[in-house]
Amino acid sequence: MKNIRNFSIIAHIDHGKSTLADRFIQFCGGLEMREMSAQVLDSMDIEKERGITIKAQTAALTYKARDGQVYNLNLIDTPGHVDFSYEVSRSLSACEGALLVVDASQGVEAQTVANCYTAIELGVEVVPVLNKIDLPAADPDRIAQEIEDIIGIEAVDAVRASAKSGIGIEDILETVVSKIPPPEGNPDGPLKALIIDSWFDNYVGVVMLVRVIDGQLKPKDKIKFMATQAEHLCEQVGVFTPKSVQRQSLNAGEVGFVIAGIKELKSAKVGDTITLMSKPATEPLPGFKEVQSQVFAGLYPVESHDYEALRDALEKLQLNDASLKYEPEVSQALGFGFRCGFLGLLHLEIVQERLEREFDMDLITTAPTVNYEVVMKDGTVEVVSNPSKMPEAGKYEELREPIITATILVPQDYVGSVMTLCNNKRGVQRNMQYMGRQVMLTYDLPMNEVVMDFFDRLKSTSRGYASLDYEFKEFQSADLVKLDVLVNSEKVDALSLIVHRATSVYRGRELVSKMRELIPRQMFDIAVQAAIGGHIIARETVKALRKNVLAKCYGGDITRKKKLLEKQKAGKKRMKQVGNVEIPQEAFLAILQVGDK
Ligand SMILES: Nc1nc2c(ncn2[C@@H]2O[C@H](COP(=O)(O)OP(=O)(O)OP(=O)(O)O)[C@@H](O)[C@H]2O)c(=O)[nH]1
Repeated sequence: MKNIRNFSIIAHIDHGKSTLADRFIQFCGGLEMREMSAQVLDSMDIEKERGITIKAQTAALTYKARDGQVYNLNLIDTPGHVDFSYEVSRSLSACEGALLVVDASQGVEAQTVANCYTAIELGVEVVPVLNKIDLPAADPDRIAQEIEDIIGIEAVDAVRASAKSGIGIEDILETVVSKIPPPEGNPDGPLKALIIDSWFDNYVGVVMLVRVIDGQLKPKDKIKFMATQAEHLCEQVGVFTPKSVQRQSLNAGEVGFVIAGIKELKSAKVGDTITLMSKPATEPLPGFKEVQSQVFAGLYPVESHDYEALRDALEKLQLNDASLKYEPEVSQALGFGFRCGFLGLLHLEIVQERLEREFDMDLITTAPTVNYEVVMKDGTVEVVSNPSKMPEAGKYEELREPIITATILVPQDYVGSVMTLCNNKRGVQRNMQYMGRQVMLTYDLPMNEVVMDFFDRLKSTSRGYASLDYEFKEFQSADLVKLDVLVNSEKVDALSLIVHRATSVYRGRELVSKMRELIPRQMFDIAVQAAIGGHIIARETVKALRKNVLAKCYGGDITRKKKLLEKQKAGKKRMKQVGNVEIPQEAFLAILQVGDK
């Protein structure tokens, strides 16, 4: 065990984690040159395009160090986004060390700070690395100081590297060997293996990535999952180099995969502990948690006959994404669809995109919302995630909304505007700390304000410099009202929103005025109204269309005519007929474009 090093990389999105991981693989000869596709560790197509690591993956590397000894380095990849912080914490708890990779031209960001604190709490050795020193804007000395100021670990001697041009790669590996301690554990004790990640493979079923803490795991062992109590037969174990290579056993201190003929991802939950039936551990490893959906939205097929196809697609996606939740829902306006639960906004976007791209679905998505607790007159508490299902005012005693604690890291110059933004979003300041050139602001914010457009606003008011991390705090009583939208006097349930009373009238007005811009003119006047509890508070009219799109193509150019018709058809794709009015997707999300007062 003394020549094993288990480590992961903590880095903000785009600071170069994947590029660096690829360099390690290349340096340690895990893959032939021709097998190195652009970025090996991000395997999904969308990940490649967006450059975001969604699923943690790993590589077992063999490194001959300068001291002449051969080390087994297990690199555990972690997702870099706040939506996946639970997965990050599980990956980190499987490591003895973590490389903190910071872009030397950008500096430390809130997400990296949060993940570093998690690592430090878990007793993981954090080793700083300054990346991208090849960039002209790189200022490694200043960023090293910043790491010391903000995270409080020594960084003056941090390795200066460039993952892109291959500078400092061997130095980093040397630091991994010298600074990160080898794993500890009892090789002869009862098996305890932590599930770091799990995913569905079409050929072998569920694949689990595990870190063996104590004991040994071999094919043919009868295994038991301590949280779900499920029992299975271990079929295969092995490691990723990053190609999969079978092994005879996985031993204490090692990281590798386990295949046990499991058909459903639900039964192999991240954070669960695997033990042996014949010699079970008495206690599971700490830290297991059921992941909860934080953000909800309705997904509806544009064509109602695609409903079954959408259900199949969601089912298939869930095979590979246990954190995606969905249940059937009926909307008067949109027909049959699903209410889906997501870890966060990015997760929602990814799911939506995969449905459209991989399953070729045309979807209408309703504005994202959160869970509300409704305390009824008889004292019972109901959880409502769909605004149109909210009981009428007067039928309940109290409404509670989720509050998050947000940590924002921002350069001093933008503190004022970020504070104004937080106040507009009903934030309550909890702390403010100067850390070198940066300021760390802590705010309690209503989650429903954050899911709207908080992140985009934060980025624009700070010219992209502010970064955000958040976690759920509690449900809090709030003066909220339901805002309904009527199109030609008919209430469109899919457009209902929950808003704070203080901003409800303003938002109602702005919303209908935005919708007037977004709903295309049709052959008749369309009235768009906003109402609170039956009172109309705003009205706009989309004027009837007089012109025929073909009218201007007088004369004969048939190709031009076809093109126009086609354009019109394509534009129609993401529209939904509500009553006699066609409403485009953008109008369902119009609330996201409504600014603050
Ligand atoms: N100039 C320069 N660019 C780099 C360096 N390392 C990475 N990059 C570039 O920075 C961008 C982001 O790199 P990635 O490795 O994808 O970043 P990441 O941290 O893995 O990002 P996520 O997977 O989204 O978390 C890419 O365009 C890389 O080519 C470096 O040392 N120097």
